[in-house]
Amino acid sequence: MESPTLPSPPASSPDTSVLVAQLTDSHLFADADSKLLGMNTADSLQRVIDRLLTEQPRIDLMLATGDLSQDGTIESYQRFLNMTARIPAPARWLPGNHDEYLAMNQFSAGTDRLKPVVDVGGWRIILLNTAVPGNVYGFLAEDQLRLLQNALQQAPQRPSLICLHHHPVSIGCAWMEPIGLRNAAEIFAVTDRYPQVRGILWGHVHQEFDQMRNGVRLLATPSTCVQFMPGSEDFQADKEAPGYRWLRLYAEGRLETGVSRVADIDFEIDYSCEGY
Ligand SMILES: Nc1ncnc2c1ncn2[C@@H]1O[C@@H]2COP(=O)(O)O[C@H]2[C@H]1O
Repeated sequence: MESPTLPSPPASSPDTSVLVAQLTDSHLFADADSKLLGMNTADSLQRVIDRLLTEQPRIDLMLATGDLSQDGTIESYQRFLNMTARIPAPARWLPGNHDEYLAMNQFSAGTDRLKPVVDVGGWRIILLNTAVPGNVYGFLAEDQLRLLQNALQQAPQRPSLICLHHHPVSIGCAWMEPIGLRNAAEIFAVTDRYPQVRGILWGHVHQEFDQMRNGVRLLATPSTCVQFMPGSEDFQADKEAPGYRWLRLYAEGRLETGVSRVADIDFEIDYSCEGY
């Protein structure tokens, strides 16, 4: 007997999302044995990358949001590149206050690594330089604000994520108030005019932060090395573990995100540590 014709299975919906991984504030040195507040920063970055690769079967883009280096040396950028080469995805870097932009730029010549706009899946990612040479605080120069405005104006149909190093809002640590983005009102004056902006993402604060402002997700991420204590009045390190942030970006504009920290790192915070 002839078997009945089976109905064809429903077409599976295409995967319209991309996975972005953020690594921030790795503070690498020319010397692989150097420590920050008692933590070997190359070792902790290695463990964070191990975890990232275990947890994320597909990564579409890796973002490094500043302070890749503690000493601004070419050797430290080479180390960051060598270590992150295990991540099978294109990468974009932006500078933080500890980075030497000229060294980063020279090191990245001929690559797309420092290009400030990248489209991935249905999204547009815009990376801004908030570093002010010789200072810990951040500021968005006129050219960066113009770049932001143009990148948003040119792709109104693309949900957008803006990345920078310095925090544009208070994160609740009094000692970090003066070292954030000094002209944050100017970035919000732009983003408030473009409804496709879905997120603003930064580093610098070495702790997790997740709030909404005018429909925009404001996100900060733990460092891949030592952490700072949330809610602290004065400088205070935290014993929380290093980590990374993943962001799943859906073409229709939805953003899912979370932080993952390494589980097996043991260290003593050493405030006498050189360089900090
Ligand atoms: N013991 C300390 N007291 C006050 N500030 C510090 C101390 N150690 C480091 N910092 C600063 O705190 C900043 C936090 O962000 P950065 O890692 O960019 O750079 C850090 C240093 O400039």
